[in-house]
Amino acid sequence: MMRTRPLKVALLGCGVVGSEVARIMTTHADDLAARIGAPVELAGVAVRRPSKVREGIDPALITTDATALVKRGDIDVVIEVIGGIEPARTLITTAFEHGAGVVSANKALLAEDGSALHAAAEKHGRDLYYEAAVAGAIPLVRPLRESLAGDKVNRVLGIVNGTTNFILDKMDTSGAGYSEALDEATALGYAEADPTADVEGFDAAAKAAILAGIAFHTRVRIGEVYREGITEVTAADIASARRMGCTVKLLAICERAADGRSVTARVHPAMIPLSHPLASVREAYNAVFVEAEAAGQLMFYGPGAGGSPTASAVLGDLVAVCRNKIGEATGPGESAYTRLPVSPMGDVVTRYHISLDVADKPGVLAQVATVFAEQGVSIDTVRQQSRQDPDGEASLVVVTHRALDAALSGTVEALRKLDTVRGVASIMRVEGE
Ligand SMILES: NC(=O)C1=CN([C@@H]2O[C@H](COP(=O)(O)OP(=O)(O)OC[C@H]3O[C@@H](n4cnc5c(N)ncnc54)[C@H](OP(=O)(O)O)[C@@H]3O)[C@@H](O)[C@H]2O)C=CC1
Ligand SMILES: N[C@@H](CC=O)C(=O)O
Repeated sequence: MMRTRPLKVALLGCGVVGSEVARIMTTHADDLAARIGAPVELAGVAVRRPSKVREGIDPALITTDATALVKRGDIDVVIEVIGGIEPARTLITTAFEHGAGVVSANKALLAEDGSALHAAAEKHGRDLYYEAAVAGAIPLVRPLRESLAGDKVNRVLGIVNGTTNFILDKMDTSGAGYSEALDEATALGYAEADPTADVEGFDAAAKAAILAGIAFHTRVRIGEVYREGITEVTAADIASARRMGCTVKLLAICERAADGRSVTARVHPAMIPLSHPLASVREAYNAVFVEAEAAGQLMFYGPGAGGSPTASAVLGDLVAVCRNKIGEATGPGESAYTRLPVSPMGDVVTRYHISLDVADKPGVLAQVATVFAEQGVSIDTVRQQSRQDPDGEASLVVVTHRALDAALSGTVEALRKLDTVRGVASIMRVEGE
């Protein structure tokens, strides 16, 4: 039976995501009410610039005092889509104290302080839902947290940042320049308020921390995730990947160690074979593979960024939190966890593509090969291309077999000391084979 008293929702932030949340709440009001069992009412919208025109939103609802809004005492659900650490963190905990459940899309905050937020939610008996924080519209947090709770997840690998995938895709397929592609991604609402978070890999690292925590029933903070962005990926890297039958993607990879006693979490550009399903993930789409002991390999795919797709995930959470409110229950909350240590990047084992500028003279190949051998890094293929330039340099591309990341770092350090190695043009990991 439909409850007549509406559930009151405070919307904190009305930018790319928030404006779509407000629009869908209005246009789908009847559907949402039917699914929840009560009407939902937008009770206030907190923003920074009150004079900005916001289509479809009653100006009387707009406020710059987000704190007063969450402290009103009659708010059932707070949707936080401001982003960043503060004031978002204080607003969320204040919302719990004043009786509201919270839906957030804020991966930066959850990866920085997720445990404290969960503890605050639990202390006050409130819900904290954040499906939109990882991979936009793709249902991933709830399947990992609930559907796979009875299985053992060993690996999560995927593309979790739409902006960087959009940029790499444009550079690869249409030869667009890096800045031009970033501007387009920003105009389409994919990039963070500060796009450095996207291109330097911080956004993907936050998502990797959240995913590793949920998947392995542990806690991983963003600072524990190894991170490289895409700012140093060049057109030459992309061309070199093509020659190998690969493409370049920014990957997030979270793994449980074989003995189950530690985990690794990393974000970096990698070459993957064109035959791999991740290679065909285009534009701002995301795709995530989850490997679980009983389920086997699962793939989640869909739009990873943008106002409307992200709003879909936010509204799914809104329905869940509202249903819990009516049933006077709370959702699954944070499951019990064991704090597993996060191993350093040096312990990771993978393959490498190394591009060197070397002197084009007899014996160089042997010298380079000796360095790899001394560090215990086995070479798979070598391609040398004489440039016939006045400096007498050649390009040498070495692809290794699987090796310890620490051994590869040692190899590169030793190579840099050789007189005949004029420069290390690029180092990229090779994944997905
Ligand atoms: N864009 C996307 O594709 C996705 C975004 N997210 C996450 O969603 C969140 C929001 O992102 P997005 O909508 O893109 O960000 P925007 O920058 O577009 O919007 C932020 C909103 O917050 C408001 N705001 C900022 N500071 C304050 C403050 N102190 N008090 C009140 N309001 C404030 C802004 O007000 P004003 O309008 O006046 O400037 C704006 O309305 C972030 O956590 C982001 O990481 C998650 C998945 C995808
Ligand atoms: N900036 C993010 C938005 C979604 O999380 C991205 O590009 O993926």
